[in-house]
Amino acid sequence: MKTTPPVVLVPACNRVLGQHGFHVAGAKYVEAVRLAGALPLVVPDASEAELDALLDLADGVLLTGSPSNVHPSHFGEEVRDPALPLDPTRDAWTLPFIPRLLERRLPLLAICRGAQELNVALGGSLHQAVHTLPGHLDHRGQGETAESLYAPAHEVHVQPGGLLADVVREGTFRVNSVHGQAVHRLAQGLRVEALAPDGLVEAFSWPGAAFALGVQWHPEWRARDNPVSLQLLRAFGAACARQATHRNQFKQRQEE
Ligand SMILES: N[C@@H](CCC(=O)NCCCC(=O)O)C(=O)O
Repeated sequence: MKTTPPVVLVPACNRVLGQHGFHVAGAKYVEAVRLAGALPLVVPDASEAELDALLDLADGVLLTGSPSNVHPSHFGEEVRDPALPLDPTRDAWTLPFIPRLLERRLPLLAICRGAQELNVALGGSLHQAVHTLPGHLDHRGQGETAESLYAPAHEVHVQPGGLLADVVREGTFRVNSVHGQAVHRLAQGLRVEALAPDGLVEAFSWPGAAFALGVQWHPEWRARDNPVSLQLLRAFGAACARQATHRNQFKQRQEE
């Protein structure tokens, strides 16, 4: 029997190149989905009426990082630094999409901006400039080249008993760090999974699904060379594969 890999939706970012708008997704995120054993499907944007049709196709969702910030109006604040990029097109559909995908208990891996988006979609708020907060590290990447920006920057301490502890089986490991914003108020219903040495929330889960995890670092960067990233991606891929089995069984029953 022919087996098809699970389908993972990857919501795109939006850019203007020359005189035209483009939907773009970072290649490293698309590759990470493949590394997880799934078929990546980049979604440009979606209207409210299209959300359920997209969810019917999906066995999982990966929310990518991005240079853009979630618009702070979504957590009741004004833009603090107008020089920083925003992506209202992405916000407009991913924020309503997230509760819908969680309702279906679809596997979700949310990375950096994606994790921030997950928190805001469920009613949480963000620090707009972590590096200005007393007692906090500067979590923005250092250096000019990608190698230095995505180099390991600090440790994270995994909270015992949760999804991350179950997947990585290491209490402490080092992560890269390429963000100016971060979780301020964690949305109700989310569980802290890891903390930075300055107390910043580095990972959190939504316990209603088998695998719904937000991480503030970038496991997709050089994932093949990083045992923790591989463990994370494989666990996400396995959850998507289980979801695909359920989806196919459901489809078969409907066709009988
Ligand atoms: N802009 C937000 C989110 C940070 C983030 O996702 N960084 C990734 C940058 C590009 C990439 O690697 O995809 C913030 O500053 O907190």
